[in-house]
Amino acid sequence: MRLTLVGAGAMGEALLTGWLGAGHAPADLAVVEPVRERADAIQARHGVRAVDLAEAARSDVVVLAVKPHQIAGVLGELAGGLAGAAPLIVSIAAGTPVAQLEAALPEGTAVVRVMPNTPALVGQGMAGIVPGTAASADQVDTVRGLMDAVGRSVVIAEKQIDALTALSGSGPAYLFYIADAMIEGGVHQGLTRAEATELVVQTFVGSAALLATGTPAAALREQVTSPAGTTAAALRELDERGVRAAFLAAVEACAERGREMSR
Ligand SMILES: NC(=O)C1=CN([C@@H]2O[C@H](COP(=O)(O)OP(=O)(O)OC[C@H]3O[C@@H](n4cnc5c(N)ncnc54)[C@H](O)[C@@H]3O)[C@@H](O)[C@H]2O)C=CC1
Ligand SMILES: O=C(O)[C@@H]1CCC=N1
Repeated sequence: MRLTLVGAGAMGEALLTGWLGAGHAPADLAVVEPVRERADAIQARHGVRAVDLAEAARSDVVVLAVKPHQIAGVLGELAGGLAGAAPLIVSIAAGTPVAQLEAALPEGTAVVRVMPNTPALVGQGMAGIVPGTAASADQVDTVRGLMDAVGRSVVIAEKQIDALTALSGSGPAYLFYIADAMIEGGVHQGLTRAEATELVVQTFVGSAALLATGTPAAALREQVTSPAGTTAAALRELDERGVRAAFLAAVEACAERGREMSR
């Protein structure tokens, strides 16, 4: 399968790295990236070819990983090159509905909308997949295969994608934000930054592994919280400072921004 990634930025490169790590051959992957230094760096790091959109149109799968406001321009240019070629078009752009993608492409073009996340870079991604109206079951399976190669995926209805974005799409940033703040807290307590970083990173890795056993998050939190102990003192601060409410509001704001971008 020949796949061309259009837009080799943060998320595009994370997917590319994940696919190469999962065994996709560099010869089967290409990128369209107009920023010359970026394209050169991608070629040097990953050994994949840089091509133009006309050549991308002759791939089996085209993954659009440009910013949402750049999608319309890319689709317009790509549509012109699609005569005689019918690649599967995958878009990872936030807030860009299937109907908008399909309207910009020749009728009957197979489109799949995906919301991935950056842990795909290390094979631990989480992706939501929304099949377009002309995408066959085999084409949806192809996209699932691509996303499962770099983590896990779920097929969802488009009405759920803003909620999914607010958890798994943007979620890594919330966790990095917490990690960064915890490291700062450790430095305030007299640890070196390196010591605090090692402690926090392994605590995230271990806690994620525990969560992945399926034990509910609330039960895991209770197991750490000894009566009248240290954790209870910390969690009381978080509650008093409205951190739980802040997370509810953050998830809501993220989903609402996705809905706003879709309009
Ligand atoms: N960063 C993330 O964690 C996630 C991003 N996304 C989506 O992925 C898309 C890309 O986001 P980022 O990677 O964060 O942005 P980015 O700005 O890092 O990457 C965009 C890339 O597209 C390139 N580009 C611009 N115009 C182009 C064109 N006409 N043809 C080809 N390439 C072009 C840019 O030079 C840049 O390298 C967005 O639509 C975003 O909503 C989705 C899920 C997660
Ligand atoms: O911040 C954004 O808009 C993109 C979409 C999900 C994660 N990053």
